[in-house]
Amino acid sequence: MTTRTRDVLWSDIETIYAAILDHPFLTGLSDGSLPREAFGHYIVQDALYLRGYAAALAGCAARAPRPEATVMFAEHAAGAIAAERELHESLLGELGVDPARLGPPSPATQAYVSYLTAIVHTGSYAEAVATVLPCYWIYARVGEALVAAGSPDPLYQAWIDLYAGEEFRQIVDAVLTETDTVGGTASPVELERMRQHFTTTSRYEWMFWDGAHRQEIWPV
Ligand SMILES: Cc1ncc(C[n+]2csc(CCO)c2C)c(N)n1
Repeated sequence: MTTRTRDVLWSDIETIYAAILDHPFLTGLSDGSLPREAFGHYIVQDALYLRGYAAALAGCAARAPRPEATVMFAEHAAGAIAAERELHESLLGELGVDPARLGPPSPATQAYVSYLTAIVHTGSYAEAVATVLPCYWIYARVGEALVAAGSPDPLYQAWIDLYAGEEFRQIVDAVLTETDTVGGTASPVELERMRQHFTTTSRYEWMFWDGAHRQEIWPV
């Protein structure tokens, strides 16, 4: 049996994923000890991130060589914008943030979105798919890992439920199938690039939570 591309990619990030599950942002989400201010920072940055991520998915849709993949990524791009609007309407209000005053992207948000944008526009389609994949896959795995214990904080519980749900799992499965398809015909050089991008954006996922936990702003 040939190795699926998804398994090659995931084996590269086992230690990054372990560090994510161990991060005080996620352990705090789980046991309720995460300060609301840190969660608020995360939600504001996520609203900014989702705009950039949606544009990156639209880039994947435009570059996809098969119409089914164009439809899939275009639907997910629309879904990311819908999620951003929902964040604005529900959580930001609850956290006391005025959606008109989101402020600038933090260093982690800007770096992550810049990288997504660069690869989606300058890499191959297969590279673009590997670059956007951690956003889907790591969230699905985190949702799965956190849902059993749940959270005593209803706001944090709602966040966990969003990513642990069946609907989200199906979205992620479709992107994993696309990853195996494009990875299956990639040259060794292209596969190596896919692995590098996948690892890089997985690191950005860790940094995104870490930046929120520290409520990081620009130092100068
Ligand atoms: C930093 C950050 N990374 C991943 C997600 C999760 N996510 C956002 S859009 C999308 C796919 C299209 O619906 C997924 C999985 C997030 N919210 N914020």
